[in-house]
Amino acid sequence: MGAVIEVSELTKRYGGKTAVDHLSFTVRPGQVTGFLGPNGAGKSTTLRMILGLDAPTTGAATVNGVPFHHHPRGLRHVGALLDAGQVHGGRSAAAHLSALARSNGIPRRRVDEVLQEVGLAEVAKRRIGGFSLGMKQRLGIATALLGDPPVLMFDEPVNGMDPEGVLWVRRLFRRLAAEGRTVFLSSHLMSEMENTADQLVVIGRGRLIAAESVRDFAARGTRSSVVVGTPQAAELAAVLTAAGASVEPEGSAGAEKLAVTGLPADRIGALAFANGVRLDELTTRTASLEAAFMELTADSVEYLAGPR
Ligand SMILES: Nc1ncnc2c1ncn2[C@@H]1O[C@H](COP(=O)(O)OP(=O)(O)OP(=O)(O)O)[C@@H](O)[C@H]1O
Repeated sequence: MGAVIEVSELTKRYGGKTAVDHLSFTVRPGQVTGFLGPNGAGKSTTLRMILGLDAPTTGAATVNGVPFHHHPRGLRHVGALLDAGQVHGGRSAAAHLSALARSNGIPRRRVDEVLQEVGLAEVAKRRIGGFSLGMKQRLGIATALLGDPPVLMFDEPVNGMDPEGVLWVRRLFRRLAAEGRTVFLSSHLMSEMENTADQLVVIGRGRLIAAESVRDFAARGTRSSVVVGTPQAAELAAVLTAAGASVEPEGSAGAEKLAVTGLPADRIGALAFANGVRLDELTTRTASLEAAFMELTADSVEYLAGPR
């Protein structure tokens, strides 16, 4: 039921600023694909171009081979949540969705179904202006689901949601993908994708950094290290350094440990044994997804905290 989103050499310049820079990737059905990048990386701009809300400077974006604005009755093809705050505050949730259903040729019963689905049925008659950000996000998700579309795109969907909301939305995305839809979610937080996405598209400063499975992405982190506990720390450090590893002391006085990079645990164990060094601990610490993300995007973070 899903459709492929294809972005090809997409570029967007605002004056002298290149927001999106020759970006190419594919988003496939039946999976949740996370769109990750630090703030200002160009995620929203890319989503807007896929939806035909911004024109690319060069390049193209298509949904099922066709530019989005060529799709009649848009909401039935692609459901999107871009900016939850952008709805008319004076209307009720039900009125807002009913108007959209009418203009997209969607049956009225879908309004009640989606309000139920996102947990807003009780407040359907209340003015949107009084909604919390989390409730507005739920309304945005209801809007995206209204046309029962094969393709769904969400820009930072969990912003402002409480932990229960975050869990709910994760389950929803997984279910939508399991139904065969194409689900594309943006976030600047790796932690949000870790439990939700199957595939990742990672960008920094408008350029592609990685497009691969979550598992492959995690394996890229070069910061895997081995933690070694030993009463002969200085001796072992010398042996490991001589064998080409980098060694950093860790732990507290009396319980010193070494964090070793550049040698696997079995080599460290063998070297310790051969040199008569007693080991109390030998633990491989694999780089987390977060670490891989920070490492790979470090050069492309636009706004760094503190002095540069
Ligand atoms: N209309 C615009 N005019 C000028 N510059 C813009 C415009 N829209 C976006 N930009 C710039 O393009 C870059 C990419 O912005 P974009 O909002 O797409 O990033 P993002 O990855 O979605 O970031 P965030 O996570 O902060 O929303 C930023 O440097 C931004 O300042």
